[in-house]
Amino acid sequence: MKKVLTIAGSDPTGGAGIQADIKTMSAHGVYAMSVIVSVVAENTMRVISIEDISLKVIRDQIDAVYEDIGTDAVKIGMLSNSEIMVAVAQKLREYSPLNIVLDPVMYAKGGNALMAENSIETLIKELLPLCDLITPNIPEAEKITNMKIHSIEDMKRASEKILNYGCKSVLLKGGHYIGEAIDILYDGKDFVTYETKRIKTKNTHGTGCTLSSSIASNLALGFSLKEAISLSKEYITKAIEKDINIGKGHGPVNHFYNFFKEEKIYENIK
Ligand SMILES: Nc1ncnc2c1ncn2[C@@H]1O[C@H](COP(=O)(O)OP(=O)(O)OP(=O)(O)O)[C@@H](O)[C@H]1O
Ligand SMILES: Cc1ncc(COP(=O)(O)O)c(N)n1
Repeated sequence: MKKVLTIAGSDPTGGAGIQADIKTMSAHGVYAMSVIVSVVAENTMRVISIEDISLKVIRDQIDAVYEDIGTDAVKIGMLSNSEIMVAVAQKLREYSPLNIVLDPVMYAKGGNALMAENSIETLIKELLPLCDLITPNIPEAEKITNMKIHSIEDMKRASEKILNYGCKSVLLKGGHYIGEAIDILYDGKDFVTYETKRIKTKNTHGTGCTLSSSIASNLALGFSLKEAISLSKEYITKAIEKDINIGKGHGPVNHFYNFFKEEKIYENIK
């Protein structure tokens, strides 16, 4: 069985972070493991508080995974400050895992910061060179590149700039901003556009977490990067489309449909 690790923050209401990652990985039929770096008391409406796990326990969790089981892919989500980034980067250099996908989470849907603003330099220097893929949304790409993104051309220019920081490829997510749901992959050679229609819904909590975990799972399963993203775009689109409408704010996406679509169990549990 393929094994995928998420290194991220925890969401007690199960829509984003570690919980969304594990649901996504399980729906792909890979064995999911998690290193929790922060406990975020959040729900579909707001972030109440954040507590970071100590650097020692973050390092120990990573050691626990690699001394025993190992990984076929790693997804990295919320890393709240520079010290955590340095600790995670050191461990990744020590274990050199394959297929590292970084979702550079900066804000929760309601606008609360999940990453210290002054840690962007560290993210760029320490983590980007280790990544096979980074999946910023437009505001995150704007922060990383220090440029404004208003068009598809801007998205392409930003991707080129991000690639120069040393990661192997960039998937810039057009999620909320430009027309349809258009994401652009740049691998240093080609631009590939992944486009779906924009679904009208407020329930998009955890879309970024879900997409990056899906890509990591598909890479672990042996798909090429382009195939993996294409399958993952299908996964996230269905997960948004098959709305389960949970919570009072921006609700979570639906992993059950993807879990059970073959067996048609979904029709019975709706
Ligand atoms: N309303 C929508 N309809 C269809 N696809 C969407 C919609 N919103 C987001 N997506 C897709 O979901 C994936 C995640 O993109 P998004 O830009 O939402 O990530 P994110 O900003 O990191 O997540 P979040 O906004 O939850 O922080 C992308 O493939 C994007 O195109
Ligand atoms: C612990 C945690 N990690 C990440 C996000 C962002 O989620 P997304 O960008 O996928 O909506 C979140 N709200 N909470």
